[in-house]
Amino acid sequence: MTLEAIRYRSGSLQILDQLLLPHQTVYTEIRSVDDAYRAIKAMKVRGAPAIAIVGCLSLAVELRAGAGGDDPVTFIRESLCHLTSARPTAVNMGRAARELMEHAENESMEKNSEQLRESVITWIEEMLERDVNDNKKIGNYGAQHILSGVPRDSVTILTHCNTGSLATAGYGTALGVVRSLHALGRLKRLYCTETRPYNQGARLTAYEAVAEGLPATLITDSMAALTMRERGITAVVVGADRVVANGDTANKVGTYQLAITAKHHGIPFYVAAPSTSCDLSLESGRDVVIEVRPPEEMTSINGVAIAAPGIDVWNPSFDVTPHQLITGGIITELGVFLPSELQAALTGRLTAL
Ligand SMILES: CSC[C@H]1O[C@H](OP(=O)(O)O)[C@H](O)[C@@H]1O
Repeated sequence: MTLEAIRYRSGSLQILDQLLLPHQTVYTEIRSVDDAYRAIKAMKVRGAPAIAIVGCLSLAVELRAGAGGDDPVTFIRESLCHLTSARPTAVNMGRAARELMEHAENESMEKNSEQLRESVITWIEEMLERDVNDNKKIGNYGAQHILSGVPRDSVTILTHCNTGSLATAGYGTALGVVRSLHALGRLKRLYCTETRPYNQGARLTAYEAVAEGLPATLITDSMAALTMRERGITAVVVGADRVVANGDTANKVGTYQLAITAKHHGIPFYVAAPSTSCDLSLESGRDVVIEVRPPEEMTSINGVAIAAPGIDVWNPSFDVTPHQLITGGIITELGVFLPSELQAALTGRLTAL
């Protein structure tokens, strides 16, 4: 069974409200671009690929209802600009916006408004299928690469945050690699961190693991070093929100310390991400804008205060792992690359940002 985070049929879009999981399964209707903006900002939908897909599908819903009238290109431009501003670190929405705008502008040369709307809707609808296909390739490449280091054994993987069906159109990236290992009968165990401060690991990865029957154990973020030392971790596999030209990777805060710890223990550290999460326009991770989230996300859980009132809070949502620590490789739908190979492997295959 695969969890369905995004329900779409022409003209109608619903998202599984990830803030209510795992205790409530509620699908929320997204009727407009602004609905999607607010859902993305509030993290009802999260995960770099899912953010881009929901953002663009919300535009498709409005276009299906005739939005933009005689000037759909202006409507599309303004909508994409709004959506891209919701969360700054993940690159997928920005990349989709750039590519979609280019498509819309080209189509506007020879099509009337109605035909243009139809063509843009088709482009957007294809994103869903593309993402699932890419994720399956990531899963397969990643599993084969990890298993090549341990020809006969089953493997134990440590992952961070949530990168599964809920964070993508389906299958997942890092969790997709785990899914593929499980399908091959080679997954001994998955360790997932609870992922402070927003607990996507405890709420979402654990939920997916239970739903899919993966052998999985939840740990707190602060147990990672001990787990690496005591539990025979074969590899650490995490997702990404933006991988830049030198391989530096922005991902959920806590990833950097996992990479340092993995290096100390001689455990290969992998990043799994579609090429749509790669940004060759930035040379190093120093240039990535890191989103800082509201203090309440750290000082309370489900509205219940857990910190001393009045304490100062710093709540960056992501950190950057330097490429030197990504020792296993970067797993994409095009293959597995060392950080030093990424730029050459993707040049010519990605549109400029
Ligand atoms: C396959 S999704 C990548 C990514 O999304 C997460 O961020 P967020 O939950 O804040 O949207 C996290 O960094 C994951 O690795």
